[in-house]
Amino acid sequence: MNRRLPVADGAAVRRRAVELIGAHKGAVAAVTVIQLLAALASVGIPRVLGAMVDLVAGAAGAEVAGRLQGLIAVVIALAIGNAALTGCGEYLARVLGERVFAELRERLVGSVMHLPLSVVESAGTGDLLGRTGRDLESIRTVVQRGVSQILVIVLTLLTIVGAAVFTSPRLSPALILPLVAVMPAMRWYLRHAVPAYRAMNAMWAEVDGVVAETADQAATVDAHGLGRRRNRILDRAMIEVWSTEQYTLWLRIVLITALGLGSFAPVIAVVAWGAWLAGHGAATLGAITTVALYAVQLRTPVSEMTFWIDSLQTAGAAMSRIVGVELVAPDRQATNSAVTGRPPRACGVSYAYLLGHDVLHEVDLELIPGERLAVVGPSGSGKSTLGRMLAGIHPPTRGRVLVGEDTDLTALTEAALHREVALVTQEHHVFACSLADNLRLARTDATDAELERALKVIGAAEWAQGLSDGLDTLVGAGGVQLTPGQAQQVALARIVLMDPATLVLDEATSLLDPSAARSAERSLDAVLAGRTVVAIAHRLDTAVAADRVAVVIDGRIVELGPHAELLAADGEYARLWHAWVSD
Ligand SMILES: Nc1ncnc2c1ncn2[C@@H]1O[C@H](COP(=O)(O)OP(=O)(O)OP(=O)(O)O)[C@@H](O)[C@H]1O
Repeated sequence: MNRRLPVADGAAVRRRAVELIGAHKGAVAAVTVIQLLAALASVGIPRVLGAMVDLVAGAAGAEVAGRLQGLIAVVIALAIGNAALTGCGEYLARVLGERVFAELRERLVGSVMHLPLSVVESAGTGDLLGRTGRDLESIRTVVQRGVSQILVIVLTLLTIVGAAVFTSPRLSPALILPLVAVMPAMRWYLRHAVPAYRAMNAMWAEVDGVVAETADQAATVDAHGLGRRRNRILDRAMIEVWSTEQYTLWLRIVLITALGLGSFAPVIAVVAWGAWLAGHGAATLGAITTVALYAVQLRTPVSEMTFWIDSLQTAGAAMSRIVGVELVAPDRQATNSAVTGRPPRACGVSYAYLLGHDVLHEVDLELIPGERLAVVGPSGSGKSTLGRMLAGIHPPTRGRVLVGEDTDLTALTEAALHREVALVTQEHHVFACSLADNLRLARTDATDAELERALKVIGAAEWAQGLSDGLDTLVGAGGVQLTPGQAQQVALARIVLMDPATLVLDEATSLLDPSAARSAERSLDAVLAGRTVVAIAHRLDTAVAADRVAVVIDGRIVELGPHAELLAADGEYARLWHAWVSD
């Protein structure tokens, strides 16, 4: 089932934004002061130009020429001051933006890493990829450049309006009223934009999910001829994206038109109103020039505002999806760090991937320390799910998996859980980093000597020593490509480093070719020595070698005992065994 991750509401997004920016109060204050001084220098220029017009209109002669030169020098000084302050403010704002963005990204990665696995599985790849990719990217420009640009725009607008009122209270309404007139259109846009962008981002996440899933499962798609069907699913998602894109485009057009009018209208209004006032002797030529220049100066911030308001809405929608990841409740309260070294036991454990559809039904299972237990049963009967419960990957929906007297596996800290029980599967991802870092994923404080010992235990010391930089050799994408067998040995060396008392094996060697599988089994045997082992058995010869066999049918353990005993009992196990032998 696909349940999307939560989306934070406006209040939560604002709180997070204030928190992120509030952590840098000093830098924000410095940027504000510098940009305010730059805006004041900028509005000083029309004021001096107006004074020059009045000077020229009023008189002529050598004294006027001298005063004009003085005013020109002031204009030049203001222009240089404005440029220098703007550059300095921009630099500080960029540094601030980079810091805030890095913090936001780190926080998101932290939240993603702590998401319960069941939540990730049910949300699907697309939703998470969309939030960590496209959503984060659409916030990047706003955080890195937008915050300072918006600050500059707001300060410039306020300074210009203030300077216009100060220069001529009679003329300034012509500059202010057209701006007020576009407010309703802006409010309408703001009301509609965030939900529209949020829907659009979610639709893009759907597209990303279909593409990622199809690429991931390319072999299956190919084998079953599912290409056309996957294309149709993608087409349907793209049609939805197209219609949400069209709607947001329409919203943008309304905004651009309104703000376009808002940027032109003050210039026309100031000149027309100024001419009328001048005709009635109520305004000087210099004041009209100054306020008309202010109206022209307004055009840049107003048209830039169109871009940033739109980007803010996109970023707001993206931010609500990013903050939403933090709202996912943890599936466990890991507080207990005591290690018992005892095998886990399942007490009345039920599990449902989908609410109301249990795939395990009140399973009880007590492991005997040091035993090898094979779990067998038909495909889909719940063997892997039981294995994941016993390994503490998923908390049970009902019932408990305990170690020691009364400690839930899911109450253990990560380090303690790793010492109690670990799951070994067929997925052996080699991360793009050094061999040592790949191994230290299991235990960050392991010394080089301990890493070498772990490699030796699983029989990988020889090839590891042969690597050009030994443990420091880069492996995985962009580095030395390890064979599937070597990748498995790295995974097993991690288990040696974790040193869990119990191991749950689920198809640990099934993807390897027979010769690699034989060597992997030798490595595995070295890891299993001295531990309690639960082997999810897909081949029944595993069951023969085990101390006991648990037969799982429809989510219940229906038989439990040694191979010979169960065979003699002539029940479910005997039926499975005879079917397997005759294959
Ligand atoms: N992530 C999941 N989301 C929803 N249902 C799932 C998920 N994983 C497994 N199931 C369902 O739970 C049931 C038990 O699956 P499980 O993988 O535990 O069985 P299994 O006995 O290990 O099967 P196999 O031998 O084929 O691996 C099946 O009906 C399966 O379709």
